[in-house]
Amino acid sequence: MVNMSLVSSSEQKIRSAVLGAAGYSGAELCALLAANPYFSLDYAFASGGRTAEPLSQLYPRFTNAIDIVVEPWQDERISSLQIDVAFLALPHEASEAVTPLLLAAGIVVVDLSGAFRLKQADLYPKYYGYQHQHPELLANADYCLMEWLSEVPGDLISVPGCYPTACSLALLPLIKNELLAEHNIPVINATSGVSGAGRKAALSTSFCEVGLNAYGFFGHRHRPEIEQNLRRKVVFTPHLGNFKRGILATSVVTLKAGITPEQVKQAFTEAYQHKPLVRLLSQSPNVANVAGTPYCDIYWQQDGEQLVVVSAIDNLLKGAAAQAMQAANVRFGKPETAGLFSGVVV
Ligand SMILES: NC(=O)C1=CN([C@@H]2O[C@H](COP(=O)(O)OP(=O)(O)OC[C@H]3O[C@@H](n4cnc5c(N)ncnc54)[C@H](OP(=O)(O)O)[C@@H]3O)[C@@H](O)[C@H]2O)C=CC1
Ligand SMILES: CC(=O)N[C@@H](CCC(=O)OP(=O)(O)O)C(=O)O
Repeated sequence: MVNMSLVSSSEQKIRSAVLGAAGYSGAELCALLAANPYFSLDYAFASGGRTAEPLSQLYPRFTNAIDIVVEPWQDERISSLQIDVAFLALPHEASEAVTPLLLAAGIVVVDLSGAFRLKQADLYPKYYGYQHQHPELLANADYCLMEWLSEVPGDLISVPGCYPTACSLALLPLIKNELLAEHNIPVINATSGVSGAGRKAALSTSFCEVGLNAYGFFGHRHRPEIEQNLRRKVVFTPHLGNFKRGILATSVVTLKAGITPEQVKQAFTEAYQHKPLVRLLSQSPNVANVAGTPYCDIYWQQDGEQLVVVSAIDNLLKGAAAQAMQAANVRFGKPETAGLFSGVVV
């Protein structure tokens, strides 16, 4: 544990901008950056159609806590920005368009959208509904599922999707240890709170409409991302639940014959014993216990060859802003969890 008062006040801070700061994940990023002793939050932007407005007016919970004005974005601003890193909490196509401009200006990009997550450009029309305009950047993008990252990322960081974070963290220990039956197709059912759909108004996410429903059968854009991570086909069915934030993912797999509970436990323990943001629980996770935190909680139950793994995250934090902050901390050589616990590093 590092006492933040020990961080030298003369140390040069890493200057940052958040694009999409008026949205849910962008606002969370502003809060994390404001609490991070190594970073300064220098600019916050919304779409070009807005007028400038304090973040605390858009989100009153930041009153007297975060003092930044959210300005309308124009690409022309890039040449005047004095920043080291830009966090993009934008729609996928907007991220894809602005990223090459920021990289050309020497600015590190941490992208929260899906624009650079898939390595195969030909998957974008089917799963995202558009043709990728910068396929040459896909190979250079570092996909930062942080607990499984083996190298310091480069200048284009792609932050994993919320559902893929929850279920990849749950299943990778089993897959890396080759515990799954050879032809097993994991079946993943995951429920997200409504903030997963962003702040914009829509009938399907309005208060009186949301109950509990499945959607995106076989064609959700997170399916190829999960399959890319696990190197295995999956059946992934997302659900929308009537709570604000959090994802609960229940993954069902078949193990190879003879795999013991000790082998399963060892796989999870070895994967996460030195990873402070993954908690292996002895009871089933609850989104209420991770909402507002950067943790991923994991639990499993085995019955012979059948294994159920349950994982829970906050979609806006471990599933978006907190994982982006982790990645930026590592990219700039800072403690990985800086800023994630109200200014205390663990
Ligand atoms: N919500 C979630 O749980 C997660 C979201 N993500 C990803 O993060 C990104 C943002 O999601 P979320 O926070 O939910 O979205 P929101 O809809 O809440 O916010 C989007 C933000 O982007 C701004 N914006 C939209 N179009 C443009 C544009 N062309 N140029 C500049 N700014 C623009 C909006 O501005 P304005 O308000 O002015 O319209 C708004 O500030 C998405 O790519 C999403 O897939 C990733 C993981 C989880
Ligand atoms: C509840 C809800 O609508 N969730 C969104 C996923 C959240 C999100 O924004 O997706 P990324 O993690 O890819 O950025 C969806 O299903 O499209």
